[in-house]
Amino acid sequence: MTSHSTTNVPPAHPNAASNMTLNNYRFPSHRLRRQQEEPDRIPLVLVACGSFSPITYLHLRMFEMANDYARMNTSFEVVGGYLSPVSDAYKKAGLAPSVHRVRMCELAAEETSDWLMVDPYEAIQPEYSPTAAVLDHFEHEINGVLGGVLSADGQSRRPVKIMLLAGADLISTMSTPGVWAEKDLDHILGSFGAMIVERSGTDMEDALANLKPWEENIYVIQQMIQNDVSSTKIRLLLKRDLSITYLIPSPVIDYIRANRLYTDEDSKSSKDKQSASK
Ligand SMILES: Nc1ncnc2c1ncn2[C@@H]1O[C@H](COP(=O)(O)OP(=O)(O)OP(=O)(O)O)[C@@H](O)[C@H]1O
Ligand SMILES: NC(=O)c1ccc[n+]([C@@H]2O[C@H](COP(=O)(O)O)[C@@H](O)[C@H]2O)c1
Repeated sequence: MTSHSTTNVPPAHPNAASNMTLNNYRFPSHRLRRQQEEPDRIPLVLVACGSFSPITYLHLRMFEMANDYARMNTSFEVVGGYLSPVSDAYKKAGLAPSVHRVRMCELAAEETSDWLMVDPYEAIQPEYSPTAAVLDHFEHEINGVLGGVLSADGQSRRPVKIMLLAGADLISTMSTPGVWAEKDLDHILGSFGAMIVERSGTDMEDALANLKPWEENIYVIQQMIQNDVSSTKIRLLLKRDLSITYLIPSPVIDYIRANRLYTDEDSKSSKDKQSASK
């Protein structure tokens, strides 16, 4: 018994993020709000960097929680949200090829949200891009190329604040020696800032202990409804041939099944590919 057909995966639009390469890349801005609605707020774009192998409902929920948090507790107005899947060069265990991860993020964003976008820039690079460089890319595209957004009264253009959106486990790695360059930390947390969603298994106080110099730029978001889903657990369920329905968006489930991702054969073939390429 299955509640998902493997044949109803919609084809990607020719201009979709998942069809972009280094040769035809264009910064996606179709859902970026180009004019503010509220005059006294600072326009904000949220960028979540990660593996997204595969994307889960929690990855999507992070944006909703951050949007609520920004509206209720800060003077920011969220004008856009981007998922930035990491390049294959990251070589983390369980990382499906980037073309699939970008398409899964795109399906999730297009089918479940009216404001989230996927930027394939990082994913299509042959080299790994540190997160500081990814945020610089957003700064360049949104404030440099697009010139920020129009103010609510339409009389002036305003620069957009770019911020990293991440889970507490990611921020806790910032205190682990050797994982982040000191100058990158200062750039990310000093110049940009971060919204951090608490995650079970990570003590927020410990995670932030070494990040005191930047605490004014770090916004901590509590999950009112704890959701402990992770991509690792999804991959595990798939390997055991167990259902993942209601854990990740159904078009993503259809896509995984149609492309036979995260099966034992899939991991075997990627290991074979790795050893063949050595
Ligand atoms: N359940 C969760 N609660 C809070 N943050 C989360 C949760 N799942 C993912 N995140 C955050 O989403 C971002 C992208 O994470 P990533 O793609 O590495 O997901 P993951 O589920 O942690 O993956 P994996 O299980 O493969 O390590 C990270 O900042 C991570 O902290
Ligand atoms: N030095 C860095 O810029 C740095 C270090 C660790 C993780 N990251 C980023 O964090 C994200 C999540 O990484 P993990 O899936 O390993 O938790 C990825 O996008 C990765 O690029 C960046």
